[in-house]
Amino acid sequence: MEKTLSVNAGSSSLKWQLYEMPEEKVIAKGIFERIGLPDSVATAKIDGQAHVRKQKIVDHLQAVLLLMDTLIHFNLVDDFREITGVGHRVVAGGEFFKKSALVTPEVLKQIKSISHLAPLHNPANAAGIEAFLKLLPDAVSVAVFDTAFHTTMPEKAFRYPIPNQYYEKYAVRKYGAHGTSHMYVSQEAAKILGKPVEELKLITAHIGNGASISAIDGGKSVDTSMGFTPLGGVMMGTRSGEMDASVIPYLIANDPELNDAQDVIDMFNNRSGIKGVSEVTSDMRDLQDARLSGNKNAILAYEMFVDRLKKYISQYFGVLNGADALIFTAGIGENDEDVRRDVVQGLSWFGMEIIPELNVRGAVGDISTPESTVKVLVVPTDEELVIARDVEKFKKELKK
Ligand SMILES: Nc1ncnc2c1ncn2[C@@H]1O[C@H](COP(=O)(O)OP(=O)(O)O)[C@@H](O)[C@H]1O
Ligand SMILES: CC(=O)OP(=O)(O)O
Ligand SMILES: [Mg+2]
Repeated sequence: MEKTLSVNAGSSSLKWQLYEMPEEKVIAKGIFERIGLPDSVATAKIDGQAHVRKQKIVDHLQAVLLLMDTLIHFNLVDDFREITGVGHRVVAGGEFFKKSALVTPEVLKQIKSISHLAPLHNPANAAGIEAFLKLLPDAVSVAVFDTAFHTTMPEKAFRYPIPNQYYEKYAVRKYGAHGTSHMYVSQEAAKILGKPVEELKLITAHIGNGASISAIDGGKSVDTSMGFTPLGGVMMGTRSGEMDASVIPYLIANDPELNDAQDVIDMFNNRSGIKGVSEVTSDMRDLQDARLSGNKNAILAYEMFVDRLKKYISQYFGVLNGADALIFTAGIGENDEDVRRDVVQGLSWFGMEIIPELNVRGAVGDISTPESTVKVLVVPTDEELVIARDVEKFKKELKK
């Protein structure tokens, strides 16, 4: 039996799924969560049973090694050669990659060369690819880029209003991220709405540790909140989201611990967002506990988080000149009913209303009232499936 493995390294997690292809049957799946945080945890789901192990996971490379152990430990493979395809999520593809690519030494070099476009992700993605190349040298290895789906953005949306030379010489522009997720949930939403995606205007809110909002017109991304790197847009677990760049030289001049632009950017990427404001956690589950127990910083962090989501979603009503549906997905979007409620109530003017009884944890599908002129959907994302499908395409091509 041929097996395909999908590897999705996020900023705080590494998710994996082992498939029997082309049947798309999930043999096993798992997640290494809270990577780099004090209480990381590994979960594997096999034959409907969850195996949870609390253990220190310091970085993504360790997660890859643990994944290999898991495959052997649970007899998911007798021999690694049964895995004939491995697909890797790669966050930044820059201007090189408009679609998925077969991993070659050249492709790997290019992925590394654009690490500046996703400093929290591409190095981990490349490390994952390299680890599996060593372990499974004969498997078809495919890189699936977050940025690919956003290559349909019109120039007016992806360009920054700075002198043209910086785009022409250095490709400084908006690339976006989470593309496989925005694509997948928009297509699933069309099924739920019973209309072809080509006829729909959708706003997708991928809210995980990293978060981005997209405007999707007729199935194509026309705008998205992340920018040159995944630092742009809404507030996130550890990232500030959009900032006025003037803060950078001002802090360098005044704060003794911030010596150069890189120090400030590292602070925006790793010590900001929910973590920086709450001073408690970067994780929404912990933030909710702190907020509900009355922690003032946690309350403010939550309010700011919802505020930024509302602002970007409103923008995209403008970009699309109205929308048929708002779609929530990813760790927070799928699971956190408070965030969904507060965002939707705060945007009720746009014609959105949800049924409180349907807005529960684990809700899937349409949660809006019949009167709601903009539908509100919860659609679990499945980046791993999109990745496995792309691997399958390459496998077929290579067999021809
Ligand atoms: N049951 C839940 N309630 C609220 N938030 C949750 C829940 N489960 C996961 N999350 C949040 O989802 C976020 C992680 O989302 P995820 O999409 O897995 O992130 P990433 O892919 O960026 O690593 C964390 O903030 C986590 O707290
Ligand atoms: C691009 C990005 O932020 O990804 P993630 O949400 O998986 O960290
Ligand atoms: Mg993610």
